[in-house]
Amino acid sequence: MIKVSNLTVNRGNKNIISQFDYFFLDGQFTSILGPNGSGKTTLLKAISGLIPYSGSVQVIERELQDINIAKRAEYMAVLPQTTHIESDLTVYEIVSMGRFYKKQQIFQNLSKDDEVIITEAMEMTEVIKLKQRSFLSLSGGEKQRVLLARALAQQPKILLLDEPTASLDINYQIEILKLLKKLQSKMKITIICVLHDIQLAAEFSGQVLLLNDGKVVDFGKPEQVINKENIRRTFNINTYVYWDSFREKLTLIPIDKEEASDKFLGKIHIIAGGGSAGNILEVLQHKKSELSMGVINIGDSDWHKCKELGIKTITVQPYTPITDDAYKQNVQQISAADFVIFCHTPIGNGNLKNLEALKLANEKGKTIIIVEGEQFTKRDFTDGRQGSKIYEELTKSENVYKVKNVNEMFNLLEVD
Ligand SMILES: Nc1ncnc2c1ncn2[C@@H]1O[C@H](COP(=O)(O)OP(=O)(O)OP(=O)(O)O)[C@@H](O)[C@H]1O
Repeated sequence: MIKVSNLTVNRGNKNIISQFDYFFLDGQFTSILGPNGSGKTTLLKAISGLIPYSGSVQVIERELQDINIAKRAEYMAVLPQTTHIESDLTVYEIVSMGRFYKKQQIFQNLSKDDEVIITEAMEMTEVIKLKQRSFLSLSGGEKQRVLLARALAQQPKILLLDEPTASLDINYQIEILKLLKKLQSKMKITIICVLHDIQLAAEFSGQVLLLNDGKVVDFGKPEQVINKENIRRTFNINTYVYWDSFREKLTLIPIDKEEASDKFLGKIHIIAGGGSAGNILEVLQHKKSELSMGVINIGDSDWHKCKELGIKTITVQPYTPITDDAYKQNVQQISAADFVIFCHTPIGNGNLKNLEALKLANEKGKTIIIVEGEQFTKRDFTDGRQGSKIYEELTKSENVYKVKNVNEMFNLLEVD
């Protein structure tokens, strides 16, 4: 555990961190989030023992300042935001440095075990193929991964990282965060990581610490800490924050002031079921629109959501097929709508009439947005061939737009 008590850090004449108290529990992955200049790097440097501070930082139940550098390196590896390596060393040599804290002389006395550890670190960060390249010739993202490999070669129990994804493309950002999560979950390494991407922090870390002006705004599990109010207090920005049930991820959409304008999106009819519309309803509720849903079974989770949000529904009783009357009402509602959103839900004989209503709407030239969801391929039409045939025809129509999730749908609505 890293126990930080009453930590105060001054830089120049300025107080950056004041009276910070926090326990970083063993084996947890904590992300530190906050606006530029909020003190994240300063906090991380203090916890790494790289800058002077007052108060206390205890690692392995000892005061950090009393632990000598070699001993610290046995426990702790640090990946700083910027590293000034000017010497023309190879990638292999840089990563090997992770083993030298135990040696008297660098580049000598590497054991077979050291070699194995170095190779593993290079493999984990996918820099093994760059092994003989000059570090200085690498791209920013490649350098970042090599430095992470060097930190891993230390085999630390605590890994402190300052924006490790900063110069990485989105694939490597995800790869590195996956790797960190694996190190935490499989090897029980304590990870403290400054990040800028709130969504990635929510996805990969177990704890989030929100910092503003050198003070803790909130900390805890991502789903508790990352909410509209905390994000506004910390970053001074309005957002939609919701759980995307298709992607099974906490999702955050920033709203700039222009976007929050009073533009009326129109009358929107939604066909959904089994929770496939949950977040869409919430997001659309923030916009000016007139929503309706049908045909939906009473008791379905989307029906509950509509009740909660006061959205008009066309219903049938639980576990009963769509009646002719409900079908007619649905067709009427669709005719009155400016466009229809179909949140893909398994189609069986009981709700095939919803697809037929969509088919009719399409024939009348109505705009239809199909939100397939990431899980679409796993879902099926259980009515035999008819549902999938209608669906296939629909997707060929020029009035039908297919999107994967609410974000894509939202972009589409904004464009339109
Ligand atoms: N050596 C220093 N001397 C004076 N001021 C400093 C020093 N180091 C940092 N600061 C100031 O402390 C504040 C916090 O800086 P810090 O780098 O910790 O912020 P940060 O949250 O990591 O920002 P960013 O997201 O931009 O990296 C900033 O206003 C910065 O200018």
